[in-house]
Amino acid sequence: MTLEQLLEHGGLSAALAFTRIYPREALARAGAALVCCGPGDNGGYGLACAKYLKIFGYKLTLFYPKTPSKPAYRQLLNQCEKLDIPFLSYMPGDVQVLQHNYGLIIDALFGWTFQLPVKPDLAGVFGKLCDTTVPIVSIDVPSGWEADKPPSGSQQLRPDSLISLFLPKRCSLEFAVRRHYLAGRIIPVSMATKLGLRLPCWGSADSSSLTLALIDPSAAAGDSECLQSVSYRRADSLVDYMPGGTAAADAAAAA
Ligand SMILES: NC(=O)C1=CN([C@@H]2O[C@H](COP(=O)(O)OP(=O)(O)OC[C@H]3O[C@@H](n4cnc5c(N)ncnc54)[C@H](OP(=O)(O)O)[C@@H]3O)[C@@H](O)[C@H]2O)[C@@H](O)CC1
Repeated sequence: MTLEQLLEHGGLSAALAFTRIYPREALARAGAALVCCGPGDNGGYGLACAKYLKIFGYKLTLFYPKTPSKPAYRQLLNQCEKLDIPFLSYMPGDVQVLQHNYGLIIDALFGWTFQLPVKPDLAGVFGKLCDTTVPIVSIDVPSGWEADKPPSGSQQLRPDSLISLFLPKRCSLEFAVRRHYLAGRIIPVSMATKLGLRLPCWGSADSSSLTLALIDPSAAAGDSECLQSVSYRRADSLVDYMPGGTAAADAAAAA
């Protein structure tokens, strides 16, 4: 697959997973979503996810602090601009401002090739994501985490929910999230067999089973040795998703 194809499929899948975790109306009551996109592929998935969320009617703002380095990112950035998604030009210095303006943050800053320590150019942005109490949903890997191990830096980002792309990374066994979806159905069975990967049972060809699986946290708990022990349920069997998504929205829905 080309990078463009990967970004489109991963971004659309992530956006669909997001709609399961944070229904539009509930999030609208809590405030707009801020999508923070980094300089690599993880940021590219963030752009594609933002594009689809905008198409689905979500209220959101994009933060893309570095100049896009690949044509595929530039294309997505253009598309987001054409959809009139507003852009934030700098990360507010005061975390209270973030809390006041946004109901949720989508973290697409760093993906699995991230290595500690955070370089100075994005250290401030990363610090704000770690400090804020705005709920965060991370795409693929929580920023600041390395794919295979728990975080070791002094600042650690703790997402509310995680959307893994294509295959959950080992570090996802190291922390509990409220919802964990696997998005993106691209790994061929032949490759999975060769590499000894256990893929979810994606099921029949309806729209959700093409792209999503829910990872059952209770099945993953207690076994941190092997990714293959992570269990999946088909997304369409998950009908009990939270009414809200953010703590504020959940409380409002329960009242
Ligand atoms: N690779 C694959 O086969 C596939 C990967 N896929 C997906 O892509 C995701 C990974 O994408 P990725 O490889 O572009 O990595 P990612 O972290 O988004 O960006 C790297 C950039 O971040 C920066 N940066 C890094 N460390 C930093 C630090 N300490 N401090 C500050 N900045 C730092 C650095 O930018 P620079 O400083 O060079 O401008 C670097 O260039 C992964 O999660 C997976 O889902 C799928 O497409 C399937 C195939």
